[in-house]
Amino acid sequence: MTSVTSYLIKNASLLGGEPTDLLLADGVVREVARSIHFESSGPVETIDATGLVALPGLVDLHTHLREPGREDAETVESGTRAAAMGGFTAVHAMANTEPVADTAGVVEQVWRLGREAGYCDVYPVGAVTVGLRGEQLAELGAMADSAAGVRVFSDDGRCVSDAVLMRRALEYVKAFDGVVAQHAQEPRLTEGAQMNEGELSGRLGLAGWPAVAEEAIIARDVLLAEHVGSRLHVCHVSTAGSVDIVRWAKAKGVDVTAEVCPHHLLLTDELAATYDPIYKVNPPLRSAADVEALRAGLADGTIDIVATDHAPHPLEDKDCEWAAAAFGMLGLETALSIVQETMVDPGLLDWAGVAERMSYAPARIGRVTDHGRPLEVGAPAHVVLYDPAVRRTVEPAESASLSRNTPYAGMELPGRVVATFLRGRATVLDGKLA
Ligand SMILES: NC(=O)N[C@@H](CC(=O)O)C(=O)O
Ligand SMILES: [Zn+2]
Ligand SMILES: [Zn+2]
Repeated sequence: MTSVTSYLIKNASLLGGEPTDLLLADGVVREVARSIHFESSGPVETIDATGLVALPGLVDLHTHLREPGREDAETVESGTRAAAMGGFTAVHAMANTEPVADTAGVVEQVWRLGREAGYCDVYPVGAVTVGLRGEQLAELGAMADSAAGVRVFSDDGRCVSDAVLMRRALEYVKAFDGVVAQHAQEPRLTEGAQMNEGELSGRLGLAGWPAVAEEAIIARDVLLAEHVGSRLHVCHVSTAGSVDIVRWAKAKGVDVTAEVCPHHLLLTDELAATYDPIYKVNPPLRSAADVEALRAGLADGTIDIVATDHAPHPLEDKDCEWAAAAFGMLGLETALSIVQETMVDPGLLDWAGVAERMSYAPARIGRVTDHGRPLEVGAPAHVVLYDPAVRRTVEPAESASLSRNTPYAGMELPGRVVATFLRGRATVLDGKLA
């Protein structure tokens, strides 16, 4: 889907650096220079990017697109529109759909829907176990060999809690350089759990979700990954103890990577006191000390990436009492703003660090070679132009998602995605879907 229009981007701050011109033509970055004078036979659109930061197209390793099965919450098309609005050019679509993405047929269907929609490249995640039931391994090899070329496998939404199955999955994916992305949640320790376990859960009368339920699985899995010499990825790390375990494992040489979600970098369990299920998420919002440890872990590289865990839910699944509500919150359209607010503005990360954690590293972990590349001549023209100087109030009705369950409604956040380019074609221009 190469565009006929070429884009000459003038005076962008490349990864937050000096003003630079970028020429996007024929789907690639054609030229990068202080000043480009371009004579073209075809149409060229010049974009004044003064004051805008240019980043490589963002890559999300953890998105729920809900298709097939829950098209009332999100479709591949609506979810990838939201992704483009957030500056993403590639997303990994989680397997907890209906039917579950546990066969070559389903992953190929999701992959094809992504191509047809054309807003963002969709890389389906394959389920680890049949039906996410945690009983027998799914056809991992067939999904890897399919047109979708699956490399990331996850039962996300559920934990692969059986140690023998987890070991087998880790061993199996080595054959095709895959990775198991674990949703770390010890099921017996979290039966009926509703929010972070602590003094507040007791006071609110909501069943507690102890940090150890996450940490025990991560500790077990890094040891399993070391034992079988395989690659492990840890989804949505939410506690200070989890950061410590990942840091320890990396120091030991274990091939482990980890992600943190924007909401865990900003929000705390105090919000549960509202009893508003908009704040109900898996894993739960944690304490301010956990938030601080997550930010530090992301800054020092212990946590490799930011992943959104964009989890759309229709109103009826959220507009009810806390205990009955679904777990999950939207994330694609606000991720970069939250990262600016929590990491860049406080000086914990510069824009090059953001490119590493939201583009290069997630592409590497997912073994995606067509995304997450530096904006150099010849690279695919996946680019975001972002204005860090503006502030905006989050208005759920403006979301490109079919769902409205954003925890940031009415909040003022920094920054705005001005333009997104996928293979040199604008998916977003002037802050609107192109
Ligand atoms: N994060 C959530 O709270 N919900 C996710 C599942 C998951 O990521 O575990 C969902 O599918 O809704
Ligand atoms: Zn999960
Ligand atoms: Zn998820």
